[in-house]
Amino acid sequence: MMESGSAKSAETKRELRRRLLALRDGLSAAERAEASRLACRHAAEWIESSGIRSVMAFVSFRSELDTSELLEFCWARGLRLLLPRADIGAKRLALHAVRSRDELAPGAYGILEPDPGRAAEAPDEAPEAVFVPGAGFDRCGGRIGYGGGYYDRFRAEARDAAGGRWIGLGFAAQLVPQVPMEPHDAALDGLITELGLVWTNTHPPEGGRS
Ligand SMILES: Nc1nc2c(c(=O)[nH]1)N(C=O)[C@@H](CNc1ccc(C(=O)N[C@@H](CCC(=O)O)C(=O)O)cc1)CN2
Ligand SMILES: Nc1ncnc2c1ncn2[C@@H]1O[C@H](COP(=O)(O)OP(=O)(O)OP(=O)(O)O)[C@@H](O)[C@H]1O
Repeated sequence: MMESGSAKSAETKRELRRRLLALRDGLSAAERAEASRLACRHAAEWIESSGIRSVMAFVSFRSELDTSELLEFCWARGLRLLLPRADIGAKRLALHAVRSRDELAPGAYGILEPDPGRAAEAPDEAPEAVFVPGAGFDRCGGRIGYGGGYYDRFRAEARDAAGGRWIGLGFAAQLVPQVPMEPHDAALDGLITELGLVWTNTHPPEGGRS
């Protein structure tokens, strides 16, 4: 399906997603493990230095950056850790406060998710930091995911504290010059890779979000 007659040489969002997922799958397990450790360390350092007490993160699947060390850091420091459960029918995320790995169980898409019998849902809670997965990112807050629109919908519900930061978490290899953004796509405030944290400047956190 052609998305636009004016950009026939431009890669469509779907092609970009496919290419970036293949690229991520092509990183070796050792490369991914090492980069994941480094990125989680950068994330932990930022959390510590900013005094943040409540964090929304994700449990990795497929070849995503492995967040295990970030989750362990949150639990070890007694931070409030919120993890999403995907409602496939509504394409929405529900947040649950998770206190240990024992409170996870295989859920939507085979992803480890909060077990609703053990981890209480936190329907009105606004995390101070939201770590976001993705297939690809750019330096201006652009992000492309699996195409479900889960995170865009979630952000449109404004489930973040005033000034809460939305930070992509991925490999440096997932950085592209520009992710094509549509009106519903929410820009990220920052991006953490194995190389460190970079803030994006197109959408300052106190400014308006589209
Ligand atoms: N770790 C993690 N958890 C997450 C996300 C994520 O990206 N990473 N999500 C972020 O949103 C949500 C899950 N989103 C997903 C959306 C689609 C598919 C999926 O398998 N899609 C099919 C293609 C379907 C189609 O053809 O349109 C596939 O890839 O085979 C998987 C997860 C919620 N939890
Ligand atoms: N706030 C919203 N309200 C309703 N529909 C939305 C909203 N945001 C996105 N969508 C729809 O979701 C679909 C997928 O969006 P998009 O391709 O941006 O997903 P993605 O960011 O790659 O996926 P994900 O967030 O699940 O990783 C689109 O069809 C879009 O119209």
